[in-house]
Amino acid sequence: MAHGWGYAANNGPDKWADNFPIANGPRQSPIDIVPGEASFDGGLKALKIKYDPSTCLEILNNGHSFQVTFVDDSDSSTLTDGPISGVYRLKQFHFHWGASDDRGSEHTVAGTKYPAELHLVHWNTKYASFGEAASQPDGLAVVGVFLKAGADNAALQKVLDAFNVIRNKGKQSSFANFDPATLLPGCLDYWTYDGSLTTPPLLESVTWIVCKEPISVSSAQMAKFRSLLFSAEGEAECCMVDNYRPPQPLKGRPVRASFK
Ligand SMILES: CCOC(=O)CCc1ccc(S(N)(=O)=O)cc1
Ligand SMILES: [Zn+2]
Repeated sequence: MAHGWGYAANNGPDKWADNFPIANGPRQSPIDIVPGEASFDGGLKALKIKYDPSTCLEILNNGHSFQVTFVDDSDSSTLTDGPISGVYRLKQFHFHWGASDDRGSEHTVAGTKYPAELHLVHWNTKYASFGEAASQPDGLAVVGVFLKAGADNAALQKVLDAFNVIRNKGKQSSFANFDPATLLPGCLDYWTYDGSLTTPPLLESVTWIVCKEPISVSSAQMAKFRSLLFSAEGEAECCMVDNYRPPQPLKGRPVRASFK
């Protein structure tokens, strides 16, 4: 039986093209961001982020990462301005991380890898749903935030404190009144480029907005990330680590900076 995609040697990023040929497409993500090759664009607006904590719904282990999902049936939690047009609704956020602090982020900055990367996933309300938007070239906007080893992050700790009930694949729990804006860096300078989902189905529908400034994460908090499992209850335990796709070819795409 065909095994599902994952991050192991037999089903990891190097194998995804077998079932998802778009893996070799023209606008794949992540990429290595080279600041000296990014073009400052004075026309780029500041990000406008408006999140309502009451839209926070649940936290779940989906077997690839964990994600916090939001009620997205109104414009309560939105991303506007920045490099996008129109209103994009927050659907979920999740992370990617490494087995050790020397790797884990998906985007890299002049080759530098961070221990983890946060993705805040939004969909364009010109389409009827996330699913429809995900198949459109302007359908999604993902804000990426790097996590840098350092001080304990109190906002992040509120998320990590929910991990004990979602240790295994398929576990979920209610998770209410969390404000994802507390996970954002103080400065919202960003790089932006046209890309894709970084996991299957790898759809080329994402406007990537990668923040220049990282947020902090302590070593104890990174250990908590690594306490999750890819495996379901009753299966051989497999630690959820190194759930990141490496940088993909830029293929001539421009990377713009909102800052000088
Ligand atoms: C149409 C169904 O598609 C999905 O469910 C995609 C979910 C999905 C959302 C975001 C990302 S990421 N790492 O690029 O931010 C990957 C996959
Ligand atoms: Zn992601």
